[in-house]
Amino acid sequence: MTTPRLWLIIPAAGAGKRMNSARPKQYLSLRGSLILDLAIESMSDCFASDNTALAGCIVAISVDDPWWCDTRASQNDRVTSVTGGQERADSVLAALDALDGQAGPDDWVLVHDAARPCLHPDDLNRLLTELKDHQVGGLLAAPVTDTLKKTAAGGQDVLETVDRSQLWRALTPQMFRFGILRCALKSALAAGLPVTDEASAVEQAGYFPCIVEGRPDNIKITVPADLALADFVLSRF
Ligand SMILES: Nc1ccn([C@@H]2O[C@H](COP(=O)(O)OP(=O)(O)OP(=O)(O)O)[C@@H](O)[C@H]2O)c(=O)n1
Ligand SMILES: C[C@](O)(CO)[C@H](O)COP(=O)(O)O
Repeated sequence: MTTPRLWLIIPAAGAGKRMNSARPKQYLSLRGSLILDLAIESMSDCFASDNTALAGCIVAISVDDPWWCDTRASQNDRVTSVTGGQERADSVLAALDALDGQAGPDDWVLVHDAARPCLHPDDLNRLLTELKDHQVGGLLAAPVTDTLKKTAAGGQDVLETVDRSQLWRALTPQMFRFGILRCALKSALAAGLPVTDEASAVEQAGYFPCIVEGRPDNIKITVPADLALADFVLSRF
């Protein structure tokens, strides 16, 4: 049996509307680097010269992206770009489709948000180690530690307190077998099902992704306040 190769997919085609910034958040600067570069370089162990498992890295960027050419990643010969889609899931599927004919069904695909520069190498290595023999794959996730309240849609009156004992916050990277992920994502999108992460498509296909506990500081840069938090987190790596 051939050794499964490893493909990285970086969804980076979002508009970053919630950041309300002059350019998409993945192209904002943090500690002197572009957030997209920090997110890709957080996976540097995968790019290590002795890591022969890495087959390639595909970054999904928007069709009118003028910033990609200014990134360090665009100068890396192991990184290629594809045009992303309307939603995150469309961008990930575009990258998967670009691997058609290159990736084998049992190859691993790691999907990591360009908006997550705070991935700690220990979490990446734990994900790779714990899932290396898994037949489907899984994701980094952090336990919910706050009390959770539920309101009516658009309302502010608390309807109930939600039991958090079995709840997790999904993070990235999410790591799945290429064949399973591509088929699951195509099916979910074709059915118009809500897919905000790779695991939800795989779940809808009837599989049970495996959770690997990750650090809660692997934050997704989403709103302006996240920038200072990410700067602090990275200062402590
Ligand atoms: N059509 C899209 C939408 C999002 N993403 C990427 O998916 C990641 C996580 O998505 P999110 O935080 O929702 O980013 P945006 O969609 O850009 O944010 P917003 O909803 O505030 O516009 C980001 O790296 C973003 O660039 C993508 O590749 N293609
Ligand atoms: C994939 C993800 O990072 C998991 O938490 C998250 O869902 C992506 O952000 P979005 O706002 O849902 O697109």
